[in-house]
Amino acid sequence: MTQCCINPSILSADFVNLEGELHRISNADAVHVDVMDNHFVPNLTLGLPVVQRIQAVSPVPLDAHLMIAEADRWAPGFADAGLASVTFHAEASIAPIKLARELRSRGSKAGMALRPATPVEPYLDMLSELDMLLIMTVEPGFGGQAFLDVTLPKIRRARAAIDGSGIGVAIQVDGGITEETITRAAEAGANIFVAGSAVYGADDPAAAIDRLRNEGTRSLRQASAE
Ligand SMILES: O=C(CO)[C@H](O)[C@H](O)COP(=O)(O)O
Repeated sequence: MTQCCINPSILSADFVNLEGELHRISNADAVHVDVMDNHFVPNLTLGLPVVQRIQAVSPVPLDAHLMIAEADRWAPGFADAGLASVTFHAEASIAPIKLARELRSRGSKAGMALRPATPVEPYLDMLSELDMLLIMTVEPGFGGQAFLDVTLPKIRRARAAIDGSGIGVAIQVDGGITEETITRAAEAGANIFVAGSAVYGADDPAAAIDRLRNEGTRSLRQASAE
């Protein structure tokens, strides 16, 4: 059975007190840092200097999700900063294989993200170049949106291709993950779950992470037994 990871998104955290917010999720597997440039998505968050400060004080590794244009130009700098994993969008990259290799050669895990409407099939041949495939389960740009069930068949097709080829690529889902939707995403084949509102909207974020992990693990166990 693949391991269930819960990566809270700091998009829903209190940006004025980020260090304190990071310590409220110290039982997470990684912290998901949403970098938005107001070009690739209609929202603006933070850039590399702030990400570096987050990395310096975070009790858990960083999982950067770059929702930025010109990924080939900007993503390598995030790997140079020593982040555990750097995910770029396929739609924002001219040469995704080259970029994934570059991220890995600079010491980061390489992730590639797909918008809800982007098919996975054109990228199946390059999955071995990745450590993680991020399938967006909402339109990227904002937290607090509802999970798009229409993305479930894509998750299933990606999982079938990965299992069929024997490569060890994780499938991350991001957007609308709750204790209810995590079950459907895990049964479809995802194993890394990004949750913003469900974690930071809870009175006790650490307890919310534990509940999501229990639910995700239970669903993954059930899926592998079927
Ligand atoms: O990438 C994102 C938006 O583009 C966020 O990570 C995502 O939406 C998480 O927030 P929530 O769990 O509230 O949906």
